Amino acid sequence: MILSINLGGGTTGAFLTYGLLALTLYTIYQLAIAAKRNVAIRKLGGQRAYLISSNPITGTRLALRSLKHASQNKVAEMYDETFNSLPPESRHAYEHQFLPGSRTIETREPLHIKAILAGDFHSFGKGPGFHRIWSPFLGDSIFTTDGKLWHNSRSLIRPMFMTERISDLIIFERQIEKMISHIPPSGQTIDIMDLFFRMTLDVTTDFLLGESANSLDNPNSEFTFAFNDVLRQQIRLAVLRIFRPFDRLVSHAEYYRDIRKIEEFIMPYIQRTLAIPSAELEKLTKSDTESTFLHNLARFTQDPKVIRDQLIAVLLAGRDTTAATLSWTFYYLAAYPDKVDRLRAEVLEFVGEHGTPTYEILKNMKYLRYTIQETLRLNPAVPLNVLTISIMKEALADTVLPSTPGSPSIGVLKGDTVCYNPMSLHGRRDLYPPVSEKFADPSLFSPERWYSWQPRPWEYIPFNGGPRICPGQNFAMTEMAYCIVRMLQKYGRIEYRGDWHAQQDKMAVISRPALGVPVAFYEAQKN
Ligand code: HEM
Repeated sequence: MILSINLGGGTTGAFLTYGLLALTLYTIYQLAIAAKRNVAIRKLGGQRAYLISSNPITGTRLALRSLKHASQNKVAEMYDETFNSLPPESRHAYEHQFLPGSRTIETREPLHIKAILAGDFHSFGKGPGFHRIWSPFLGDSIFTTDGKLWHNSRSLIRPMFMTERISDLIIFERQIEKMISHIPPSGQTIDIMDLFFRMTLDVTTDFLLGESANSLDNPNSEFTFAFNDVLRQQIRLAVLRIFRPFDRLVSHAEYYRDIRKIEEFIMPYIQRTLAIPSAELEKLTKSDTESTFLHNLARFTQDPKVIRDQLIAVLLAGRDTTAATLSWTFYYLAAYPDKVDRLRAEVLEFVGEHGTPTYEILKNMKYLRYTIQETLRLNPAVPLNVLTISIMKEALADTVLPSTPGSPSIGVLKGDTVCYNPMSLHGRRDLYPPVSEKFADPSLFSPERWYSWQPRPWEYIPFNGGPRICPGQNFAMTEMAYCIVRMLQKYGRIEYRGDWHAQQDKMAVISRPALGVPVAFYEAQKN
């Protein structure tokens, strides 16, 4: 008994000694990495940004704080609090790290964003980590790739968004009219956000495949469910990857089931299109009425996997962003009856009560455009963005984020993560003119401000900027404008049916109203 206790004590002692030694060596190794990285940053002529966490203890505290704020739909508030607590010389950028080799820089500085997205574009990309996490769902599409692969996708997709193609509004008419037919009679409550998400799914599938998913009539189809669920699963798994390799212990079954269901829906369209003889396909793509995004893709590639990846990427890009922006627009309009009146007056002036909006008419409706722009200023649909230094580029180099008045340039090393934050950028009060009769407080919804104000370049970026600017911008603006016009032709009053002030911003890749948008519409008096 005594022998066994001694032996046990000896083993424990040795274990502790070796453990302590390993920890010391590991700490020395990490400090050496940190010192080497600091030298590399200085060599670049840059400095580090203000460091808010530098080790596993403060890093874990920060991660828990982020998770807590995310669960309370208070991510925007958390960022604002953090930025506003920085010292004056580093007010708009900071960094945090778990270990010295895993540095993340967060910025809301226009000059940094300009460098990341345009001036120093080739030094930044989505990176292999992003590709690894998202590729089961989005494959090697425009969203998950950099360099040549990304460039090929971009060239493939861009022609589909030419003005001539978008100016045919037949798809919007078809799906938006159907959506309006689902709105209950005057005075009855509806969550209009739910209808917007179904409508944009139907518009985007109609545009891509020539046939809609019909989620407006059948919201519970397997495809609709899978498409609604897959992003939730994707985010869950992306968060769990923080704990890799243990993330493998968590089931991925639902994620892969969702992907399978989406593919079961999309692949038959692809196979049918690939079976069309090339001469016939060529003829089809010239037709104004029958040509689809899919037909055009098939002219350039016969690889079903390439087509599958691009279709799913555009579907994801085009659906939630537009639905969320429409939801926020009606959330704001429901609180401002005078703005609804002004918007409706413009609708009646340009389109009339029964007229059909055309592309040119929509382009000329200023208050309508300002209403959408103002919504995207307050609630950019993609509120946060992440780019890592690309390791796919030959011109790969460590780089700097440029200095700004009063703040030094920030050295960025290969493998660092840089997050730029449109939500916090748009919230920077110092970038706006003083409040006046023409310029309401920046925290308020005021489309009127746009009559006498234009944001400076890189201070307003809801659609991103530079070579990776959203190719669907014109499509989205036209779709949203069409939808608002059609709704205000019919309805003259919108009443919010919830606690308007209790609304929160749910940020899960896309920012959407966390509590839905419960409203009642009232038909306008017929003239
Ligand atoms: C209000 C609506 C929309 C907003 C605010 C928006 C915003 C954005 C933003 C911020 C990005 C950059 C994302 C990133 O780099 O990770 C982006 C990329 C993209 N968007 Fe949009 N988008 C909207 C609608 C659409 C629509 C309707 C489509 C297509 C039907 C579309 C297609 C794309 C594609 C394909 C990309 C990837 C571009 C690239 O990486 O080169 N978007 N969008």
